[in-house]
Amino acid sequence: MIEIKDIHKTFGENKVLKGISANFIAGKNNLIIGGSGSGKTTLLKCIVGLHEPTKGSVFFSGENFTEMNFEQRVPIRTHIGMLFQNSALFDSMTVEENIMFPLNLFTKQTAAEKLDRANFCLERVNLAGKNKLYPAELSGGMKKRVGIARAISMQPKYLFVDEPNSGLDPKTSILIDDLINELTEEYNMTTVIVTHDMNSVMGIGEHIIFLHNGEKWWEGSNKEIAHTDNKELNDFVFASKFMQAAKAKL
Ligand SMILES: Nc1ncnc2c1ncn2[C@@H]1O[C@H](COP(=O)(O)OP(=O)(O)OP(=O)(O)O)[C@@H](O)[C@H]1O
Repeated sequence: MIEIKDIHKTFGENKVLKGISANFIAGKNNLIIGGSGSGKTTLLKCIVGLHEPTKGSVFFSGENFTEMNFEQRVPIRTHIGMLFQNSALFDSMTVEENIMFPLNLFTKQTAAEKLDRANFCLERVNLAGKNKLYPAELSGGMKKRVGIARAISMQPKYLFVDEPNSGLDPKTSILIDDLINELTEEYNMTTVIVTHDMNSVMGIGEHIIFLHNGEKWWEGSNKEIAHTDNKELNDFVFASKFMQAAKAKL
């Protein structure tokens, strides 16, 4: 489990996060949703240590990550898998080299062991045999799947994903959501996903945190979201006519 307590983040005069506390549950998809500029990505970066919070603490399985120095954080970092926007693959590396990158960085595995693991991860994301392709030769959905394969290469306990569906067609988006969902359950990972995608919210939103102007405005599940009387959340989730019609049938 990941616990965040009273997270604040200020850039200059801009108070982006204003005291956010929440628990992210192991074995579940924990979604962070909210309008553009509400602070979702900033919160994700504060949790993984890409930003230092101005105030507040992040606990990974009870350990205070925020007060640790760089060296002390390394063991926790090895348990973190990340899939950030645009998949962030290295263009000059093949698919296989991209997946082995964290293994080269953090493990002492032999070349054969690393290759075995890369093959296993590729198979797991349905890309067996694509080892020698370069990112430029892949579709957007394939890039995401390679990103996921890399993110799980170290068998992480925690998985962080920023906008997994950006740039994907609806069908591929659902495949990616399903894959993240399956892996979360399979490895009992604490998965935290930043998303705008309402299909994801309704499909895999087991635990949802809604941010509004840098504050946690609502917390609950996709089953509860249709029945909330929180105006800002309703405006956000049911902005489109399609979603309004879907809500009427719930
Ligand atoms: N490194 C930074 N330096 C200064 N300001 C930043 C930085 N990162 C984010 N911000 C500011 O923080 C605010 C929130 O940005 P953030 O990217 O967290 O929002 P978001 O909810 O993820 O938005 P979107 O859905 O559009 O991606 C914005 O006003 C942005 O300008």
